Amino acid sequence: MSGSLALPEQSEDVRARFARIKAREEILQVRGLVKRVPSGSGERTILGGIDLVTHRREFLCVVGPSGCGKSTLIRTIAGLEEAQGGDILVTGRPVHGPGPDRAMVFQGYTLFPWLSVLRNVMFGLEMAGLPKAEADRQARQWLTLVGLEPYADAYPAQLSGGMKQRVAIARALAIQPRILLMDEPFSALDARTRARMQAYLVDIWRKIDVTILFITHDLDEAVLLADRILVLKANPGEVVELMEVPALRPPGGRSLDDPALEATLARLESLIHAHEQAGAEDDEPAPPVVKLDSVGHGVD
Ligand SMILES: Nc1ncnc2c1ncn2[C@@H]1O[C@H](COP(=O)(O)OP(=O)(O)OP(=O)(O)O)[C@@H](O)[C@H]1O
Repeated sequence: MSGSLALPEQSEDVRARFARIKAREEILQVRGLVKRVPSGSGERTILGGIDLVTHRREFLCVVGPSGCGKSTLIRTIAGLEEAQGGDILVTGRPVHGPGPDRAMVFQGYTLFPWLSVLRNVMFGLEMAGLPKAEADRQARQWLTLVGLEPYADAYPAQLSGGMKQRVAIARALAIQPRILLMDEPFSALDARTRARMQAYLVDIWRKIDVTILFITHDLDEAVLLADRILVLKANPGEVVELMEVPALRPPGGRSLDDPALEATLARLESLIHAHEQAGAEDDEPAPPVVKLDSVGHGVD
């Protein structure tokens, strides 16, 4: 990419890991995805032909400037919005609406406040036709996985923000989706809780067979979590780059002090900045800033 900082060369171990990922089954195929919405008397293109393939048990983050279509992309993959062009296939089957092969976790807490934690997790299982006793057993297993089995009888209002999101993750995973779609799931949490949730999520993901698509505004979060990072630009939303994060996952989790992650972050910032600049040139010019006579020179 012209003008953008390069990523460091991948180590043997990292290369081998990506080779293993790519040898796995393709779980999600997005081909030429186009999303248009009515705008004034015409139409506006939100997604201008997105191509993407993710492999089984991959962790993919999606980043890009505000309004580049991240949520639209993930909602269309979830089957909550229709596309105007292109195809989405999950394990080879075309997506024409929501299905149990995909589950979603949103930023806001979407638990049913009138149901206990256990009943929230049981909900999807019962909807899928499981007898109550079996739904109860499985829901408890998922709560154990997210460390919240002791809170099975609590109600959402009694839980902290991080705990609510853990229940939301347990509820989403309980139906055993092939893909977990996460739209800024931790952005309402404070920094410490967020860091803990990132660690939890990686831990859970390693234990089960699920592919994760995770939208975030936070580039630090993306480099700490992802195998690959899909970088989008806005107007229309298009793929700038699908970046392989050149780092493994050490037992204690990744650290932003890792030079490979520092370089990844620098490249992400430069790519996003370059496209924001390009987008800004199309916008109206900013009004000139008038300097007040009473203000002296130098702000530093
Ligand atoms: N149904 C719709 N009708 C009109 N405009 C829409 C519709 N859905 C999305 N948009 C517009 O499409 C653009 C992309 O929206 P989207 O929420 O997908 O972006 P995003 O990258 O997730 O943004 P953010 O990071 O701010 O959450 C925005 O300008 C939004 O206003």
